Amino acid sequence: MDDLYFLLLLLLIFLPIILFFIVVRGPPSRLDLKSRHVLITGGSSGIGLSLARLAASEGARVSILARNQSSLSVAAESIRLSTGVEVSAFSADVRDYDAVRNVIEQAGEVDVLIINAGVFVPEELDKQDLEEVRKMIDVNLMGSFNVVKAALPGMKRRENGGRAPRSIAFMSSQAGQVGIYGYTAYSASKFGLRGFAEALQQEVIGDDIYVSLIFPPDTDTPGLAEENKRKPPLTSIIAGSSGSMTADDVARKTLDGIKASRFIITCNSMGRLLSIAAAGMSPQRSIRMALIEVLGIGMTRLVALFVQCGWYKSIHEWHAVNKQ
Ligand SMILES: NC(=O)C1=CN([C@@H]2O[C@H](COP(=O)(O)OP(=O)(O)OC[C@H]3O[C@@H](n4cnc5c(N)ncnc54)[C@H](OP(=O)(O)O)[C@@H]3O)[C@@H](O)[C@H]2O)C=CC1
Ligand SMILES: CCCCCCCCCCCCCCCC(=O)[C@@H](N)CO
Repeated sequence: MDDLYFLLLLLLIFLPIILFFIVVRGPPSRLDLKSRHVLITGGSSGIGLSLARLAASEGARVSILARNQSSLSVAAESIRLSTGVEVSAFSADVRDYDAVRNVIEQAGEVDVLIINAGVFVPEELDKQDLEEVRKMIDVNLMGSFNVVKAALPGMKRRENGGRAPRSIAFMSSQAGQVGIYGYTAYSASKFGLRGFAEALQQEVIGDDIYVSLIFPPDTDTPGLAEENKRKPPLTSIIAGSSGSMTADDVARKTLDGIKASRFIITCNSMGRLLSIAAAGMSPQRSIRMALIEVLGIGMTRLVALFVQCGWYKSIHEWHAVNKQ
């Protein structure tokens, strides 16, 4: 009888572990960037430029896409000087589907598509122009649809020696995991990318295409310098909770995550906590991360409540000082 209880106890302990290994399958074979075609939107500045330089230095064939022709040329020249690699530069506005389709036609089949072009203008909705709201949604969300839609048929094709796996990666933001004061439109556009990416992953898994979402904190780029000129102080305080990173560090994390086919790619320690608290129903291909999520989700929710409490305290204090 004792033996039976002992067996039952063992089963109770090991069954969840066995089930766990059945539901989390582990990542597919690693994606090697060497001589594969990486197309990066917004590749002429900031994170996109760092990504282009890093991918080129790892032996990828790199194409960059942005609007301004002269910044594209400057970017391509700076990559050539630092790596000796020639990248192809294409001018198009991601809001213009036909223009994007033309670029993809010229650039050729894409192995790794990095959707990074994005705009961000922080302001309280009450003050913000609807035109600016529309621009963020159009570039960050609709623009991403245009690029994926244009590249997908080529990415699914496997003749001409196309190799698996392939990757579609979206540059979101930690403001795409938690809403932040001053970012109503921006957060909405980046949260939108998450729904897009989760649904898309189900649609393209059969073609061995792996989808990723990258969640950087504030990152030192020309875009951030521009943004800082008009950031509401509360936005700086709240977004400051996660510190800041260099574009090169974000690019490194991004490419490492893409090579390991991670769905959620985090960039710093706050980002890792945030991603556990916000895991939701996202796919998880890393057995280690799945375990950490299962064990850590309750505690990180508690930490998240404390952090929120601190943010609301700052907001109330701000109102108390600025509204007499
Ligand atoms: N910097 C930060 O703090 C953070 C940034 N991110 C995200 O990372 C991405 C890159 O940001 P960052 O490097 O700071 O940006 P930058 O402003 O430094 O660069 C933006 C790039 O996107 C291009 N771009 C902008 N609008 C369009 C458009 N309509 N069509 C095509 N290309 C366009 C720009 O070129 P051009 O203007 O010539 O078109 C440029 O190459 C964005 O999606 C941003 O939301 C996420 C978290 C933090
Ligand atoms: C479990 C609890 C964890 C708590 C930590 C949460 C910290 C979140 C801070 C969010 C920072 C958002 C920065 C947005 C940067 C950005 O996208 C703009 N610069 C525009 O580009």
